[in-house]
Amino acid sequence: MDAVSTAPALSADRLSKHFGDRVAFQDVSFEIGYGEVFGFLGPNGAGKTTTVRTLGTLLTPTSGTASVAGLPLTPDNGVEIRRRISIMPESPGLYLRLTVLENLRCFADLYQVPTATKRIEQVLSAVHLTDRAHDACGALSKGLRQRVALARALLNDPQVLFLDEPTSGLDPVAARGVHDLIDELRQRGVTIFLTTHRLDEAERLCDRVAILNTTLRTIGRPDQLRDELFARTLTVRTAVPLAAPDRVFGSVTGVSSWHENDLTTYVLTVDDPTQAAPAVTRALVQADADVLSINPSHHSLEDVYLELIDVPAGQP
Ligand SMILES: Nc1ncnc2c1ncn2[C@@H]1O[C@H](COP(=O)(O)OP(=O)(O)OP(=O)(O)O)[C@@H](O)[C@H]1O
Repeated sequence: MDAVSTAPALSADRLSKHFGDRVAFQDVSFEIGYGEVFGFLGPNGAGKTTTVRTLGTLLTPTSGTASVAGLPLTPDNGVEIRRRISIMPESPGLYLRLTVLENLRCFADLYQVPTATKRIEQVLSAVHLTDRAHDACGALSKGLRQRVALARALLNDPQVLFLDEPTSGLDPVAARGVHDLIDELRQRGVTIFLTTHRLDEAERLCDRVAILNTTLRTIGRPDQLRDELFARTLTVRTAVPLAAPDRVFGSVTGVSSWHENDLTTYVLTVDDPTQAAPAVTRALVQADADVLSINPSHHSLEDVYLELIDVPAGQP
């Protein structure tokens, strides 16, 4: 195996970027494997774009080290790193008067893409835009322009693709189209570093996520973060209040505690919901309870995010 395949696709070790007195991000460390889709989440001003620009060699870090596509992030490696990566910025930056094809030819020239005609065909097909190749970019919807931008980012066949807010401003249907394309890229083994405000997007697409708010607040699989942050619970709803809930729940193995949410809703803290649920059901039946539902808790990535990001009161 060569150095590229054994080293992580991306790594940062106590990486920081300051603009004068302003700290854009501080002491950020992570490792991302080849083929991983990694979500980078955080509120406005958290430092996401600056991190992408730093890892993409457009800004020099203030301190710390990193490696990108198997190469140490140093000024000497800038050209080679840029050959191996691509950044799709938040705004597509296309020439609106030129056609899709002309735009791609132009950028293929700029990036000195070998066998450009064939590669353009491939990237157009990858983003399902072959039949729109001769349309002026200015005549395309925002969603289609975003796909052209993705095609442009794929021209150099990057090992690592940075997508900065790829669905910003897109309607749900257009956003779904971009999500499907990201899924297809993942299946081809492209490593994707995705910054997003959209937690549903991260939850759907990403193997792991990091939550940044100048410093890194957490990193892990969405389900792992949920489990770490929130106790597992079962919510039991009954038609009428239980006469003696303590007696019903107190003796069930695997239920460590319980409380009432309202007169007919009981929240049970459990070790393992799939083992506890049948035992709880049996206890309720034995107690002759009129059960309406027994549900395991569901915490979304949004719950994790809100728990970790200090949102000032009154702000959405
Ligand atoms: N070129 C620059 N000069 C000075 N300060 C900058 C520069 N670029 C970014 N910053 C500052 O660095 C901080 C992080 O900005 P950044 O754009 O990386 O955040 P972000 O998480 O991408 O935000 P958003 O979600 O709003 O795009 C902000 O305080 C921003 O004002």
